[in-house]
Amino acid sequence: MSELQAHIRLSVEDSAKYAIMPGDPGRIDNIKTFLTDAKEIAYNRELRSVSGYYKGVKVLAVSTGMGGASTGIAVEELHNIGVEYMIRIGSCGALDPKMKLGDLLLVNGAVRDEGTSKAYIESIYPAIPDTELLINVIKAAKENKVPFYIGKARSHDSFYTDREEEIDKYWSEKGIMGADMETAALFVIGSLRGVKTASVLNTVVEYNGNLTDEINNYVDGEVSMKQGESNEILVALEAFVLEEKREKERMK
Ligand SMILES: O=P(O)(O)O[C@H]1O[C@H](CO)[C@@H](O)[C@H]1O
Ligand SMILES: O=c1cc[nH]c(=O)[nH]1
Repeated sequence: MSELQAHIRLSVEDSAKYAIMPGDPGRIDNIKTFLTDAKEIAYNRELRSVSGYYKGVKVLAVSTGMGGASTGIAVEELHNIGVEYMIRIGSCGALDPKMKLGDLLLVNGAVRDEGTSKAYIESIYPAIPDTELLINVIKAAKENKVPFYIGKARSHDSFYTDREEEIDKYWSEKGIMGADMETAALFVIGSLRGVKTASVLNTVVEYNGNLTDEINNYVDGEVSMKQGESNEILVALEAFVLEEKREKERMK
């Protein structure tokens, strides 16, 4: 589809094979520091887009905003312009007491406790990343010696119901490691559209930490969380480079 997409405001001419996708448009500033020839190409609503190169590989950085619904729109429109690989680089609340601020969660499956993915397909359909892309993400995390865990996340739609503590305790006891809002929609819509997806989450609230205080600290630039953010960007970009290498090997 060559037309201008209605929300991301990009068309095929702007496209790249790879997209790195934070929730927060502000996080694009940090991504830009990793790129050469970075160009702001669109900014509509919460969807800010930059194109650039990492180690010679063209990438788009596109923010999704908060929640499955706006993420779903971004995934669909990026797919329409030809993006084939999408890695979310988000923030999460820890549901596992081991996870410390700035630790990464490399998500190998998500609980679909949100509405967007259910609008597409029934809840028994799995929310899982692309296996090869997850392998690249894990390899990149190991090679770059960043602190990480591999595990499941719960994607949710609410932040401030009266039952948040109880809900977190329930999923924590079931072995779910982190909570975010977008991963399940990304995995499910990506799978249905044939897009290869992964999700890397930076811990910004520890289990039993104070949600409001810790997210405020992240926004104010607390060091370990900012380091986690830089680590997740590096891991995602390195995973794309590994994918390019794998593809070249396959073509030989
Ligand atoms: O920091 P991002 O990537 O937006 O991710 C997390 O932060 C937001 C809530 O504070 C939600 O979007 C949640 O998924
Ligand atoms: O519980 C939490 C904490 C941070 N971010 C989320 O999306 N959920």
